[in-house]
Amino acid sequence: MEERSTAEPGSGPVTGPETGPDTVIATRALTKRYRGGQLAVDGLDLAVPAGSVFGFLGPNGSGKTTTIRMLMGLIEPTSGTARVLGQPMPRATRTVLPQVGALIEGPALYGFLSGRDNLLRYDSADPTADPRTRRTRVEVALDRVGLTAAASKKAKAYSLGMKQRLGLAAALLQPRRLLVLDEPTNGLDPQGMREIRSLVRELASDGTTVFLSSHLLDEIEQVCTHAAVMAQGRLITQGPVSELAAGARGRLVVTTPDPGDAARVLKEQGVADVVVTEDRVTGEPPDDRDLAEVNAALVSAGVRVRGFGLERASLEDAFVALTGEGFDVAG
Ligand SMILES: Nc1ncnc2c1ncn2[C@@H]1O[C@H](COP(=O)(O)OP(=O)(O)OP(=O)(O)O)[C@@H](O)[C@H]1O
Repeated sequence: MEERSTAEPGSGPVTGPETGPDTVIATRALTKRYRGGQLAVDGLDLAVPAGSVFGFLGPNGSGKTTTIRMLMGLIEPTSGTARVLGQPMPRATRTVLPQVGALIEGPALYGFLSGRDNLLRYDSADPTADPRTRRTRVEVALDRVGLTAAASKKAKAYSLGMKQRLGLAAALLQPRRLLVLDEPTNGLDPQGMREIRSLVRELASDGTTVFLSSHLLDEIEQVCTHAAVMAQGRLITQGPVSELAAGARGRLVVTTPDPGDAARVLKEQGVADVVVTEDRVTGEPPDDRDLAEVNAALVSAGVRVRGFGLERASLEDAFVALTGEGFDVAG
């Protein structure tokens, strides 16, 4: 099926890369080949609009961390360019990074210090931070991530979720135009994931652009306004999450007390990948047939149809349609 063929890099069905004052991150043909020869990022054109919660989605090893490292000026690209907050990276690292809060590969914390003392230490390491307002800044940051009650506990006694929240608090000590979070919910239990996700939504609601990487499709659907999908170092597509999902066709869903007969008729009508679960029969709608005809065929074959419709496509459907592969959700 031609829908399942791999798209050219950067030629997703939605919007192409744009640059301008409203683009917080913009890359052009950004490429990284590691010394061992591994092509980790291949010709990436990324455009992250200001004010978005931008999900950078891809299975493990697809090049997300490598891209983030280049964006933050931690490693040099092999070729191509990256602009963050309008400035070229890594050249402008020193002016850009103070405006960016980053949480990459888990926060570096001192376990023997309390959560509060860790933040005081972070703040004092920042030469631009006024020592007279340090305590207030730290208390506000603790409050923001919901750690005030646990602020005196040693960080080593924190759960992983609390450590991530403390890392976020450190990133929030100064007002930021951009937050970059690399797999912020990785390793967390469902409760910890919920906490971080709602925190991200809250942070975004005051206008901060959030760029977060994840290998979890449902996380991106729940939290992000925009997304870019990576596979094997290449950009598969990018754009508003609602449009990405809409780019894929939804599945046909028939509810019936006669699922066996319904499945047979649907196959005859050209419906592919027919799956029966109790009284629900689903499948890929045929390209060359009006769905009204498919419904009529069911009815005239004596199938009692209780429900007939298209289920909204998910980002996962879009990913499968674009790459021809299933998305390894467990990562
Ligand atoms: N320092 C390095 N030297 C050589 N190869 C590397 C290095 N770092 C990463 N790679 C390789 O580059 C590719 C992309 O890795 P990267 O860590 O960017 O992916 P990722 O999408 O962030 O995945 P993960 O979520 O597992 O970190 C992988 O094949 C990886 O093995």
